Amino acid sequence: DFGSVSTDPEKHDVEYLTPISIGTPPQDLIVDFDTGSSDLWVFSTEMAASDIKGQTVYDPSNSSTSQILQGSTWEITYGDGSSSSGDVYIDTVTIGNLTVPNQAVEAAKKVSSEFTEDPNNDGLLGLGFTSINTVQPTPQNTFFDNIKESLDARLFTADLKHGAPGSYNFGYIDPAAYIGNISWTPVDNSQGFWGFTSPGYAVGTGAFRNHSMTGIADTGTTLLLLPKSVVSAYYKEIQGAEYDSDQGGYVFPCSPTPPDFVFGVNNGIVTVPGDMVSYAPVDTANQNCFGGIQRDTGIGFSIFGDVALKTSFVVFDAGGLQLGWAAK
Ligand SMILES: N#Cc1c(N)n[nH]c1N1CCCC1
Repeated sequence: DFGSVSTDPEKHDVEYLTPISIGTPPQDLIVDFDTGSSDLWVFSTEMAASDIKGQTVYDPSNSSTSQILQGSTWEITYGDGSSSSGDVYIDTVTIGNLTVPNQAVEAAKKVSSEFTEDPNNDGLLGLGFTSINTVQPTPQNTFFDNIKESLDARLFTADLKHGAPGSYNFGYIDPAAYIGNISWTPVDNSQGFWGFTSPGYAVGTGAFRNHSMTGIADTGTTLLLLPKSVVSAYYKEIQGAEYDSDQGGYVFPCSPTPPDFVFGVNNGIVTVPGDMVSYAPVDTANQNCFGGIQRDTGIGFSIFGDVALKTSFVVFDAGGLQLGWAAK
């Protein structure tokens, strides 16, 4: 078995939103597929009306196949401080043409303002490892963990694009989706993430610098967050770039286009084109841009978020416990 679903970027590629269906008859919601977390939670009819501003909500009482998971609750806080919590139903969930009949669907009772203020996002679908699922007393499987035995290959691929629809494929590697070879690197899932270590980096056409960067491949984080020393080495090459504490990161003149950023994956490389490093203008005159590469200070590891992922075709291989990166 295998499947595919389209994923669309919000403005500035801040997040990628993907359609799923829950229940009988199917309730269609649009959620954020997040390889950096492992809960499938959705806005629901159990929330206060004041916390819902435009989102589509899951109504378990309108699904003939929903069953409450008695006594179970969940609560999650993300690295950016956003959070949500609620109770749990078992119901049928379909992504593309793939269906899990007994998927744990975490219905929100509360969400923080970041989620309320994001009208197009109806929830999250975690694609991290089940070990960090927050359901108590018994953690629940992710959609991928529930479906992976029935897939032709125990993997999914992320093909995120800059300002254009991309796709998540389950169970197969589409040879038409990438060019050249896939660079494979082993995954450390001991913290529940798709963790790996990049051997180093280069700035523009400069020499490759050996510098281990241990981090996670995280579709739920917008930017590429790297060690302070690597980030300052990169911005040193941009005339007028500076760390702006008001903006909370490096800012630089939107033109000329900044240099490419290259990072290693095993014996291959991934190139973030300079025009993808300019994340978004910080002023109405569009003179200065906020950088897509920023420090990973305080996190404890680097985060290869959408700025890194959208340059590549990325294979999340649970069978081989490895990540594959290819150009496209
Ligand atoms: N912060 C953060 C974060 C992350 N590292 N992965 N996914 C995240 N979020 C998903 C929804 C809000 C934040």
